[in-house]
Amino acid sequence: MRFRIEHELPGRLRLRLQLPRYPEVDEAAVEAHFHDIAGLYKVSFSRRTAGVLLRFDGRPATRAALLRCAEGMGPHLPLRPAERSELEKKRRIVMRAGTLFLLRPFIPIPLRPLLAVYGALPVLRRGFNAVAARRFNVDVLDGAAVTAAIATRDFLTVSTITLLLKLGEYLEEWTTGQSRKLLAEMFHTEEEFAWVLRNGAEERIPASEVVCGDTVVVRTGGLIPVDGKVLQGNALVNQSSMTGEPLAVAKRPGISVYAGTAVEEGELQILAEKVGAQTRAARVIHIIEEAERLKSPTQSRGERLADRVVPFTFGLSGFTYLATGDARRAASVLLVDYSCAIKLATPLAIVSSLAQAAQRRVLIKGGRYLEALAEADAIILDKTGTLTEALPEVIEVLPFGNYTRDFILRQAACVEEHFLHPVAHAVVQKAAAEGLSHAEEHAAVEYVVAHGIVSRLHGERILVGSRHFVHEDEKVDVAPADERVAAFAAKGYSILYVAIGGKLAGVIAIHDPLRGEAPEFIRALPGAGFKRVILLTGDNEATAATVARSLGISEYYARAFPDRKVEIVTQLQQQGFKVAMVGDGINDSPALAQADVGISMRHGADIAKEAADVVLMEGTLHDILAARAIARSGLELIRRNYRTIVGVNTAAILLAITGLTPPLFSAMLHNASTVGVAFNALQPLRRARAAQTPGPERSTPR
Ligand SMILES: Nc1ncnc2c1ncn2[C@@H]1O[C@H](COP(=O)(O)OP(=O)(O)OP(=O)(O)O)[C@@H](O)[C@H]1O
Ligand SMILES: [Zn+2]
Repeated sequence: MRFRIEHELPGRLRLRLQLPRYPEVDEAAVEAHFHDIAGLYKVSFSRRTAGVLLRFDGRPATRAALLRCAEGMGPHLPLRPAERSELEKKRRIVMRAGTLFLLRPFIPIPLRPLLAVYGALPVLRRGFNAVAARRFNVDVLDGAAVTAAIATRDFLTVSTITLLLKLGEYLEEWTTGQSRKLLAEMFHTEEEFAWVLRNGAEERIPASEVVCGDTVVVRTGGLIPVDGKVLQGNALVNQSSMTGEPLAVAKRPGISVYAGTAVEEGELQILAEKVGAQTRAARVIHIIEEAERLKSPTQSRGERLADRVVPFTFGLSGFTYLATGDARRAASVLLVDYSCAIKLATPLAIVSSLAQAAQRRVLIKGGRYLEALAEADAIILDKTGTLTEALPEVIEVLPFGNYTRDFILRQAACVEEHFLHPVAHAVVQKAAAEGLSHAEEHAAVEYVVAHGIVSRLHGERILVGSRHFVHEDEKVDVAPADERVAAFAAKGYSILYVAIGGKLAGVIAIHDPLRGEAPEFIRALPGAGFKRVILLTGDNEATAATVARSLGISEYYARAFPDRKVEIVTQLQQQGFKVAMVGDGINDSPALAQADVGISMRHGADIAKEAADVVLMEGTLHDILAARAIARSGLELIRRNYRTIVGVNTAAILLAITGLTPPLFSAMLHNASTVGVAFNALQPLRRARAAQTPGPERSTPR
């Protein structure tokens, strides 16, 4: 857990935990974490500030132990048991304020000011707190406006402002909740698998069936399904989804690993300590929080602008007062403000666009990527698994030397079975279809990304991989196969070489058909605003050329290793393009991360989904264009909202300065326009819900 020391006196430490979102965290559990430390007198954790206050005996050793303890806290803190939801609370508040407002005419006149002021107390308190913290924001403005209204004894205005503000808050909570629900639902239909060691053998089981105490095996490209400790092995683990830190962390026995992080390289055996729902809930929450945190540039600009407008409004109000000596006019100006509308409407538009995309089974990991997706003008497409079916097929297995065909297929399947590469899948499927399961346990298997696989068989090295890997890197003579391979390549097949003990032992020809929708998708790209369309593949030149030609793509790069893929993305970016990269493999994940927006396919390797900013949950390419359309209309909506807000409020300010409109009118106009644009911002969400309602609940078993 990352934290900082906020304040320190002898025997007293105040830490600030860097939690993604505080209110959900269980206070008692956090405090219990420190309980066993000798020398600690008292610990208290505040959910609201994420602060931990520690009182202890003041000894340096105790202090060090406390800090170590804070450090050792996992990023998944236990969540508190569900309370009455925030939404329900807000709803009650609005209902109460609304009822009071409606009953107003029946309330005895002397009581009205009291009730109005009482209702406005939270607004005043927030404004006061903001001033105390020297934050000059919309809370201050709201507070000042209410104060001004009270000062001019305009209590109807006080009640109106309060009611409208509360309604705005409720609306905000409601959308966030709705979008979260949609996003969370989507996660629950995604099945994940894990390899566990049981009775000395590895078994593939649904990740939800892993129990505490299981030993889970995760290899290159895999996602760690549990929280736990490393028992055996070494690996570089990408924890960016957890910590935001892009560099991979080295893990060795005894070190903790967390669910949802990905193994970049290596192999780990992990003792499962937290499994299933525990980690899953935390992960879903985390992903959704990330989505809210990763603001789009337009949104950030809007918010900065909104903040800068606040002092200006104040100035204008003061100026009006000085010029006219009319307090009502000044208050009237104060009551107009752009910032709440911008701050409310923009995130609503973004979150509801994310939800609309989620409803189409496209996961967009944040507003930033929504905007990048809308603005990309170059698109790079990986071949295997992206433009082609995720399920390629073995066409032929040719043995060389003294080996039999079945022996080669069985051995290749045996070393390939743990990897998610499409060719690996094809080989394993073929062996299974022919009943060639393997009896013996093989030695450790190593995946050389974008090359192939190395293992040992009866004391000899067995290699399965590309020509580059087997021939150029490992110096195996593959000439005996050349004639047959040339014939396969002409048909657009991909070739795997198998070598045992330094000698060519077999060749496997794999046909990887194009996705049915690929030609139509490629044709639609220029019309959708992509100026460059590039095919990028680790496969050989001949196969790449065949595919590019059949799709009408003129720009392609073959035999591109992961670094080269990143380079190509970077070059395009240097030429001023905004790059969208679509990929599915481990080999694509660095490029996915480098691109302005990385898009991963459903059947992709876990690490690719992890590195990507957009994940297609249903693997058809058309979803990319659908998501782009959603992104574009979402941003268009934001811009339209800006124009409305600026137009309406500027007019309102002018009217207020000239004294044509009383404060009540300003308050109504300003707040009504805020609620109006917020409602408008929810359009995408309403569309998503409308699309969802017909038919029974979605649970696409795939
Ligand atoms: N698991 C594997 N088993 C055997 N060979 C592999 C494996 N992974 C990769 N290779 C070999 O390395 C080559 C390059 O792999 P890489 O994953 O970079 O690209 P690719 O899947 O061919 O194409 P693309 O980049 O379009 O996804 C493959 O064509 C294949 O020959
Ligand atoms: Zn190499």
